[in-house]
Amino acid sequence: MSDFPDLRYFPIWSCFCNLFLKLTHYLKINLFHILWKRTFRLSVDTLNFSFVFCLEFVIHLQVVSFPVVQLHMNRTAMRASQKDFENAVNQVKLLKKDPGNEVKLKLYALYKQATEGPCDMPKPGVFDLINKAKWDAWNTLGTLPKETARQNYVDLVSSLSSSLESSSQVEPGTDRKSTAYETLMVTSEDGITKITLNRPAKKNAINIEMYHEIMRALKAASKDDSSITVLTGNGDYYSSGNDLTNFTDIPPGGVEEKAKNSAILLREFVGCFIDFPKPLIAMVNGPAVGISVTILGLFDAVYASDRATFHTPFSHLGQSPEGCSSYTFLKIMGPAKATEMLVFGKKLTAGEACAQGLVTEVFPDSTFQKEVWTRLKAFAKLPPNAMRISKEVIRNREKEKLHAVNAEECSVLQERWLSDECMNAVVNFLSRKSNL
Ligand SMILES: CCCCCCCCCC/C=C/CC(=O)SCCNC(=O)CCNC(=O)[C@H](O)C(C)(C)COP(=O)(O)OP(=O)(O)OC[C@H]1O[C@@H](n2cnc3c(N)ncnc32)[C@H](O)[C@@H]1OP(=O)(O)O
Repeated sequence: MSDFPDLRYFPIWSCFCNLFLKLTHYLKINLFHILWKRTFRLSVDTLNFSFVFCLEFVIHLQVVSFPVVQLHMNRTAMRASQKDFENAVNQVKLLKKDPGNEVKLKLYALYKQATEGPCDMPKPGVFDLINKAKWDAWNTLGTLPKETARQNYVDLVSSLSSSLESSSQVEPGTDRKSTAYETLMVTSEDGITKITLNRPAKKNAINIEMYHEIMRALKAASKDDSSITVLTGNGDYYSSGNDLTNFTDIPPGGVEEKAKNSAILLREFVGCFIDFPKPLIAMVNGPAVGISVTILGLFDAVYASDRATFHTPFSHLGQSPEGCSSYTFLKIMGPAKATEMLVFGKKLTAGEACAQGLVTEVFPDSTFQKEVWTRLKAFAKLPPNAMRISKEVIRNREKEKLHAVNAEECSVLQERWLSDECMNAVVNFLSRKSNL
C-alpha cells in the first residue's frame, strides 16, 4: 500500500507553496508601488524580489526539505530491509549445504528476535536438550531491537550463502566427479556405477545432505552409460540409518514445519528407489539400521557380508516403518516375520535375512568384495536394454501401489516425529543414554 501524502513529492510541493506565499506577500506589500512607480523602479524591485525569492527557495530546499527527504530515504531503507529479511528467510530454506548447528541456532535466535522480540518463553528443562539450546540462543540476544536482529539475520544469511557457494565451487580443471559429493563417493567403470555412503565416522548415518546427494547420484546413474548401479558403505557399517541429529535442525517455522518438510524429503527419496530404471544392487558390507534396511525391499539384488545385521528399531524410536517396507517386507517374508522386524524391532543376522528372502546371498566377510564384484562384472556385461526392460516389466505392475504406500508411510511418520515417544528416543540417543 502506498503512503499518502507521498513523502517523495514533499520538497516539490513545499517549494511551490513557498513560491505562492512569497508571491502573494510580495504583491500585497508592493501593490502600491506596482500601481504608481515608474517602470525602471519596478524592474529593480522585481530583480530584488527575484534574488530574495531564489535565495529563500534554495534555503527552503536545503533546510526544510532535506530532513524530509532523509526521512523518506530511511523509511524506504527500512522497508527494503523487511523485504531482504523475507528473502533471507527463503534463502535459508534453499541452502544445499548444512551450515552446522551453531549457525543454525544463531539463525533461529535472530529470526525469533526479529519477529517476536526478546525471549519471553519459559526456560525448557535440562533434558530437553534441543529446545534448551534454542532458548539459550534466543535469550542471549537480550533486548536487541527487532530491526537490528532483522539486519543481523540478513547479514548472516548473505555471508553464509557466499561462503557456502564458494566452498562448493569446483576448481577449473579438477575432476568434477570426485569433488561433487560431500557425503558419497561415486565412481563409474566397467558398466557399473558405484555409490558409496561415505561418513564412516558416523557409521554412514544419513544426514539431510546425504539424502539429497543419494537422490542426485541415482538420477545421474539412471542417465549415465552404466548398465547397473551398486550402493554400499565405507567403513565397518553399511549405514546406521537416519542421522538422528536431523531432528535437532529445527527451522524458524518450528518442529511441525520440520516434520512436514522431512515427510516431503523422505517421500521423494524413497520415490527415487521406486522409479530407478536400471538394476539396483546393494552390497551390505556391515550392519544396516532403519531406512538403510527398509529400502532394500526396493532393490533388485542384495548381497551381504556375514558381518552384516539388519535392524529396524522403529518402535524403540517411537517411529513407524518407511521405505515401502510395510508392503514389501510383508510380501517378501510374510506378515509374521515382517511384524517381528518392523513392530518388535528384531535384529536379523545376514543368514536370517537371507533365509527370509530379504538378502539374495551371503558371503564370508573375507571374500565378500572379491566374490560380489566378480558377479557384478558379469551382470554388467549382459545386454543393458534387456535388463532395463525386464526390470520395467517386473516393477511396473507394482509402481502405483508402491508410490501409494510410500505416501501413506510418510504421512504417518510426519505425525510420529512430533510424538513424545519419538522425541524422547532421539534425546536419549543424543544424550548418549542408550545405544540400540
Ligand atoms: C522433526 C522431524 C525430523 C525428521 C527428519 C528425518 C527425515 C527422514 C527420516 C527417515 C526415517 C528413518 C528411520 C530410521 O532410519 S530409524 C534408525 C535411526 N538410527 C539409529 O537409531 C541408530 C543410532 N545409532 C546407534 O544406535 C549406534 O550409533 C550404532 C549404530 C548401534 C553404533 O554404535 P557404536 O557404539 O558402534 O558407535 P557409536 O554409537 O559410538 O557411533 C559412532 C559415531 O557415529 C554416530 N552415529 C551413529 N549412528 C548415528 C545416527 N543414526 N545418527 C547420528 N549419529 C550417529 C555416533 O553419534 C558417534 O558419533 P560421535 O563419535 O560424534 O559421538
